[in-house]
Amino acid sequence: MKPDIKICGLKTPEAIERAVRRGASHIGFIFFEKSPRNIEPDIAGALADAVRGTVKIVAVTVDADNDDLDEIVALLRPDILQLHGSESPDRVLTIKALYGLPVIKAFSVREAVDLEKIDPYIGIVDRFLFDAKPPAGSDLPGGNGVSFDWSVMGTLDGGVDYMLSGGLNKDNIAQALAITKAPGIDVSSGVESAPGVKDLKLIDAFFDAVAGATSPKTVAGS
Ligand SMILES: O=C(O)c1ccccc1N[C@@H]1O[C@H](COP(=O)(O)O)[C@@H](O)[C@H]1O
Repeated sequence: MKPDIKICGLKTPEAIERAVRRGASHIGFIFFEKSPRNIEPDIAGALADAVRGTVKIVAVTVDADNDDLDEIVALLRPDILQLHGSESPDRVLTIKALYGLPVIKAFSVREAVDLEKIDPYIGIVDRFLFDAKPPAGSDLPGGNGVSFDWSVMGTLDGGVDYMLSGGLNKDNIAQALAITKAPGIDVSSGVESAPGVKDLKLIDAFFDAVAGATSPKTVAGS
């Protein structure tokens, strides 16, 4: 089955148009100053207006305070908040009460035991997102273009809804889906020609690779 596909870190109308035309279910805007994908909320809001209602608009934040969230929610009008920091279950509950929006909570994963950290969030968040742990010295909690050992996902309870992320690209997405059967996938660096620069050909190639990995196979002679 085709997974939900989120293209994250978008900054241009061209990349947004291509992602949506190729079938993205979600598009993400990054609100984190240290990121090469950081965008101002008013600019993100204007870009999102072109596709609003045709794709889920996701605001990605990292331990944002209420003032920042107020501005992002007012100007972007996202459908979903992705919390990519170390937000506690209580903080997630507060954010959900304040804004009335679904929350995707990101967790960094290296080994199976890391997946146990989701337990206090079950029933609180709407979806999980599993990303690789940042490399040593990285300024970014996500968007590092590195993968984790996808076989650990086999230890996750089958009822948990999640997006797989971290270093996905046109060359590894088929294997990632074969191993995890992830219900959603999220890519940023893997569709870029340089940090923060989306590449339309790589976006196309990513969607082609997902289609190749998820289309029903015809059996010779049938
Ligand atoms: O992309 C960023 O710069 C970023 C910054 C801060 C928090 C999250 C960020 N991106 C998220 O990281 C993952 C994986 O990205 P990649 O494909 O490995 O580059 C994805 O969930 C983005 O939403």
